Amino acid sequence: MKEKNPWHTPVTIIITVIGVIAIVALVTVAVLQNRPVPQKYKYGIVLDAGSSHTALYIYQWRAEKDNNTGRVEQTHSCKVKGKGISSYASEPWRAGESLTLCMQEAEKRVPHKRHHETPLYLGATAGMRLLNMENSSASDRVFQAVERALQKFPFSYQGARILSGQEEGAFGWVTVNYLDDRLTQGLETTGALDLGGASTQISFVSDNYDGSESPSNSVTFRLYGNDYNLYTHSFLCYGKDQVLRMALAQQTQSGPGAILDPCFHPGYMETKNYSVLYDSPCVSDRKPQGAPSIFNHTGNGNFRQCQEVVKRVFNFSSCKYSRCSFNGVFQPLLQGPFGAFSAYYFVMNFLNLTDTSIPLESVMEKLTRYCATPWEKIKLQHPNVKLNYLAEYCFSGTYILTLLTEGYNFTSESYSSIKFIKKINGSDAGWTLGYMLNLTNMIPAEAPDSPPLPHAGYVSIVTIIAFLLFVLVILSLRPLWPRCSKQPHII
Ligand SMILES: Nc1ccn([C@@H]2O[C@H](COP(=O)(O)OP(=O)(O)OP(=O)(O)O)[C@@H](O)[C@H]2O)c(=O)n1
Ligand SMILES: [Ca+2]
Repeated sequence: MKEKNPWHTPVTIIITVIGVIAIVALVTVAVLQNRPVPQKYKYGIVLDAGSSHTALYIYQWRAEKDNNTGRVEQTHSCKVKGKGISSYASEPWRAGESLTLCMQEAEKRVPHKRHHETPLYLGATAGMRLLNMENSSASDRVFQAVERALQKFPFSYQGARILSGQEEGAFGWVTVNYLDDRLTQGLETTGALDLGGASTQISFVSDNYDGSESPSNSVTFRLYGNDYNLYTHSFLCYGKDQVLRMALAQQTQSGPGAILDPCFHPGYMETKNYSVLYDSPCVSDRKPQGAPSIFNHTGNGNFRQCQEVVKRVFNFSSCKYSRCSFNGVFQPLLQGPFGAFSAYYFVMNFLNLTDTSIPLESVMEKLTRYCATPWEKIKLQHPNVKLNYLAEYCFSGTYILTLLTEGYNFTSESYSSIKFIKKINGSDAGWTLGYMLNLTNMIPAEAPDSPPLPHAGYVSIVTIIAFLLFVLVILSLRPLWPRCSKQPHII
């Protein structure tokens, strides 16, 4: 008689099948239960309505990392054609219209399914601050037009408003330190230097500053379990376009009709309009009475003299605090490192001076040679740069160096702790990211709990337990098995 294999008895077959099904079921449940949500992203859009131009930024982050350690990154940016929204004071509808192309681009870039849940913010800075000071109803009309335009898009519109100088400085600092991963790690922070067209901000943490000396310059944060006492100040009218107006206004005082300007290249000559020059609250009180309507603006390209002109836009005469930067504004001892972005970067990058390991003295020598270069030669060397930008780099470079050294008190040594940056890890440096992180509560005050085990860990543990259970069941059923075939048969 042929021997029967005991593994093929109906009981063992059933046990084996049940066991296999149990393992498959347990592992499937474990995988599905703990599986990370399939790469689903959330989005946020911020419009930076600056004095000289508006830019749109799209940010994205993984949905399951909301409110946690998930990295928010910039996926797209769009530069709005034309000038800043404050320049449309007399035809506000055009301010709204100007945003259309970039908004249409955002509609395409953010997945359709996410449109309705994507928050959209517009923050305006110094250009609108100045317009609001000068003519608040004109600034209201610009905001109404912008609001109407933005509400036409399918995003979750969260409002348009003017940021205070403090917010602008503090959110720029948050952005830089967030992108550098300094906040989660509790590392020494980086100060932030932002230079715009109409205002400039300086923000840093200084160990010997507790915020009591000048409370209006103090912002406190608790981020990821660490307390920060930030010093920040925004100088309205000290953006580079407004400083250029102030410098020109000062030079017209010596005699209307013509300016021989050391901040412009030799051979530069333009006829300019007084009413355009003085059309800003930063200079309007200096408008000479009975002056002709135009003046000749001629360059003679001399860095040292240009520095003297620029120095005169700062007031160093009084300081009621222990120490000041300029215009009687308190500033604690500088503590680096610093990241300098926006126009600091545009200008220093153009001048090939972003390398701060070059000693400050050599930087000044290079700028001296650049300013002295004839305008015709400069134009030939840079045929693709817009002429109005090109004409101003000698002035702008001189202003940047003077602001840093005479204004903020950077020395030859501390100058090397500044990094001129545009992007950090793929996202632009600027206040927009910090603004969005704050409004979407994406930076927790306390350090988030990390999960006890990663996903793969859960799956392995459940698989091992299921396998052990299966072996246990098999072994416990052993007594029911038919006798082993190797035993001698007694017939
Ligand atoms: N390639 C470029 C781009 C811009 N600029 C100059 O940089 C300044 C604008 O800097 P930005 O940071 O864009 O200023 P806004 O945000 O528009 O101004 P604010 O922050 O003061 O509102 C302007 O003077 C502009 O002429 C430049 O010199 N080179
Ligand atoms: Ca700006």
